[in-house]
Amino acid sequence: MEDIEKFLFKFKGYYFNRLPLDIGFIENLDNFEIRENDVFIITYPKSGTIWFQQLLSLIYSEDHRKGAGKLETMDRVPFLEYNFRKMDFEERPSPRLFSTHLPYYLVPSGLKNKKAKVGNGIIYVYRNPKDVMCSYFHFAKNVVSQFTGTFEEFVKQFLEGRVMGSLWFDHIKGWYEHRSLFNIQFMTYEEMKKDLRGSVSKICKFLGKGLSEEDMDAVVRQATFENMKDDPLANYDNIIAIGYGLNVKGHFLRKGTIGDWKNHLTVEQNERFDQIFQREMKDFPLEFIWDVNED
Ligand SMILES: Nc1ncnc2c1ncn2[C@@H]1O[C@H](COP(=O)(O)OS(=O)(=O)O)[C@@H](OP(=O)(O)O)[C@H]1O
Repeated sequence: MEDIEKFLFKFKGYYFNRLPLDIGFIENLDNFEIRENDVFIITYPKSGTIWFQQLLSLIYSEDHRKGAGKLETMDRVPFLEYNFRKMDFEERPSPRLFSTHLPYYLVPSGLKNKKAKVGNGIIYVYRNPKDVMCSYFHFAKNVVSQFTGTFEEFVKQFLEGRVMGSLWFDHIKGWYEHRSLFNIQFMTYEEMKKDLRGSVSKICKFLGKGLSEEDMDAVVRQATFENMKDDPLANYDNIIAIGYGLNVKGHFLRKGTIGDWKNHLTVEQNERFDQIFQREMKDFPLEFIWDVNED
């Protein structure tokens, strides 16, 4: 088995992916200067990051809504910690849009104690962790080729947190338990899937962005799975090739569904997962949607 850990870089107890990483920048993250109107999407990997990147960009950019300004997602809403384009973030005009997988304790300290104001904030997007794990397995194996083992081997690594992003349970609990330090809105992948338009309204309300019905239509239309998959500026195929320099077998936008875990986990794996989930998430108040038919 290819050891996924050889692709990881551990810093302050958290696993980064080593490949597109500027370690000097990571060591200085705490001091990264935050502006009043910066907007961040925060996710554990495979929870819908690219989807929210596309949505935020469409909400903020009229050019993007109109199909002009041919920029890739990574240029519109760059990752803070994986600066694929070597952008000078200080040169970016406000409002700056960022995405990140960082745990709560590694984000720049300027994000903390930021007063809630119209136009700034963090959206934390989470997804049921069984689907996260399955999406992650395909990504690690077929997209970035950093894993060659079996699904069972991946389940173990995921449940031990030996993957980029570290332990899923720690990530979501850390952010939730420290939410009072941030101006933060929690949203789920599944609510987006079930009601994309309603979710866009929720994002706009949180960020104080008013969109006309026509603009809303343009956002929703360009953020569907099918549209993003076919759009080379939105589907990440190019970014993966640049960032990882690999022959990509699979696609970043793979299935985009709720409940794909049912096609992957054996009864025993599912029971094991449930036991750990119940132990780790006891008393955790946010709800998860595991099945497409669930409300
Ligand atoms: N528009 C839209 N609709 C539904 N689902 C979508 C959409 N865009 C991305 N996706 C799905 O999100 C999964 C990738 O997650 P991330 O973007 O968080 O990955 S990463 O952390 O940035 O590597 C990955 O999930 P899976 O298909 O289950 O593998 C993508 O297909």
